[in-house]
Amino acid sequence: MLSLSLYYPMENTFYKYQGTGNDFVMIDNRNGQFPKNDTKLIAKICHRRFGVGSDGLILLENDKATDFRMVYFNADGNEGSMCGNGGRCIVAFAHFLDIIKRDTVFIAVDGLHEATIIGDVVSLKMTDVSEIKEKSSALFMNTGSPHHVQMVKELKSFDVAKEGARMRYGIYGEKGSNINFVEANAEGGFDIRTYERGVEDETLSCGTGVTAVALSMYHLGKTKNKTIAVNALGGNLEVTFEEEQGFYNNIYLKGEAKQVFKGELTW
Ligand SMILES: N[C@H](CCC[C@H](N)C(=O)O)C(=O)O
Repeated sequence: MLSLSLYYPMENTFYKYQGTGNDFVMIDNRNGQFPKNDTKLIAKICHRRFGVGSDGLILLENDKATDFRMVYFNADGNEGSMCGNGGRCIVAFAHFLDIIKRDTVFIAVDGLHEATIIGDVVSLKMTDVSEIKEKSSALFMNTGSPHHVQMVKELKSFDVAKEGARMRYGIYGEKGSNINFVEANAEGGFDIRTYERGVEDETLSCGTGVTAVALSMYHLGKTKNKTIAVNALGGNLEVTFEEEQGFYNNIYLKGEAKQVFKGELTW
C-alpha cells in the first residue's frame, strides 16, 4: 500500500502553535507542495484522535508583494475566513523562519495585515469594520470572519457548545457564523466564550471573535474605552481601535503566540 507521503512528495515537517489556546498546525509551504485541495487529509491532520489535533491548519506561502501569504483551513478541512489568533501565530512562525524581523506586512484571505512581534507577543492589525448589524438581543459584524455577539449572564456555566451549535445553523443557515457569548467582568474588561464555525465546537479563544466583542461592547456603550481587555478561556487578549461615526479602523489584536512543538507527518 502506498502511503500518502508517496502520493505527496512534500516536506513533512510541521509545527504546532497556540495563541491563547487556539491551536494550529503550521506548515512552511513556500515550495508549494502541500496538497491543499485534499480536504480529508487536512481534516485528518487536525483531528484530535486520528491526527495531530488542532483547531485549524495554516500554510505559510510566498507572496510577491508582501512578506508572506497566510492560507487558513478550519479543522473540518475547508478553507476558512480570517483567523485572528492564526494570524498572530503565523507572524511568530515567520519570525522563527527568519522571514521577518519585528514588523511585517502579509496577505490573508481578507486582505493585507500589518503586525509587530516583540518576544512572544504579537500585535496584529485587523480589517476595518464599517457595519455593525443590530439584532433583537445581539450584534453581528464581520471582523474578517462573521461574528454574532450576545451578552449573557453567568457565562461560566453557559452551555456554549449547545447554544452555539443551535444558533450557528438556526439563525445563520448552512453557511453559518461564529457565535460569541460575553459578560462584563470585575476588572472593567469582558469575558468571552466562542462557538467556532468550521471547528463546530467551543474553542479556547477566537481572535476575530474577541475583536468583534470589543467593538460590540463599545458600540453598545458598555465601555467608553478604545483599549479593551477581553479574556478568553485560553488567555487574555487586548483590542485597541479608533472609531468615527460607526466606522472602526486601526483595529489591533494583541496577545501571546507560541510555538509548542515540531513534528513529522508520517501518513
Ligand atoms: N479562530 C479564528 C476564527 C476562525 C474563523 C473560522 N471559524 C471561520 O468562521 O471560518 C480566530 O482566531 O479568529
